[in-house]
Amino acid sequence: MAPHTEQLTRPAVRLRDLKRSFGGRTVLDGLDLELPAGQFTALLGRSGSGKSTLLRAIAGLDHGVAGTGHVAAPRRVSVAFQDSRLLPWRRVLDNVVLGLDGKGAVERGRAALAEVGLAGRERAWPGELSGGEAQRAALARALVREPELLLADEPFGALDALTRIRMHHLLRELWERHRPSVLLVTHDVDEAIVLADRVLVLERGRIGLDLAIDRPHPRSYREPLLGEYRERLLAALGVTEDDR
Ligand SMILES: Nc1ncnc2c1ncn2[C@@H]1O[C@H](COP(=O)(O)OP(=O)(O)OP(=O)(O)O)[C@@H](O)[C@H]1O
Repeated sequence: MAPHTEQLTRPAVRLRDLKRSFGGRTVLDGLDLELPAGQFTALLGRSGSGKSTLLRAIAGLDHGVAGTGHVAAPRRVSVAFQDSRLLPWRRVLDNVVLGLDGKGAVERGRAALAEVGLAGRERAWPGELSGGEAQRAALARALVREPELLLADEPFGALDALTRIRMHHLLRELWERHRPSVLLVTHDVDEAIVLADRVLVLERGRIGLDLAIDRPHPRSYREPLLGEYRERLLAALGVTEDDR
């Protein structure tokens, strides 16, 4: 059975018995998952555990190869990656509105750029942006499509620590304003705990741990109560005291 993407009008993800192998190596092994509408979820997992594979399956980018299972995802999905994937030969605003139809697209693009703090940079070339600014532009490009679901694959992975913290605030703020479902893939346990209301750990092709982070926002890295979540997640990732 080929993976089946069902177009829903309501923003929720439902995965049933998702399986994906590459050359005989099973990466997703009968994975079940539901993401309620408007929830901010982070996905952790060891390197090679299949996080990006899962994201691609949800995004509907994984049609080409054999697999089984069932994917139900919303109609409007935006994806953000570690690199901004801006087209270098188009100005920032053109990148943001690329492929958008209709009157008002440019105005919406400008508004999205203002929302991410890039007002005035509309006519800049991507090569003139810093890494953080490029990721802001990528967020604007994702937002302007009014996604019901935002899939983000380590969007801050290449940024320095300070810029990353600023981007955390921005992403959470944007989420609070627009309330898409978010699935954020990250290697960073602290990033997951500070940003998300639910953290999943992918393990042996399935969701090995599903942890609700029941703490108010904004959260700080230094909040002692987050330590308990950190310990549980690090244990699920197989990180021992000796590794730290
Ligand atoms: N197109 C592909 N062809 C062959 N193997 C693939 C392909 N895509 C992914 N894989 C393999 O599937 C496994 C999971 O890869 P994936 O990129 O999903 O892991 P990940 O958890 O996102 O890893 P990382 O945290 O290192 O980015 C890896 O062993 C990878 O080599």
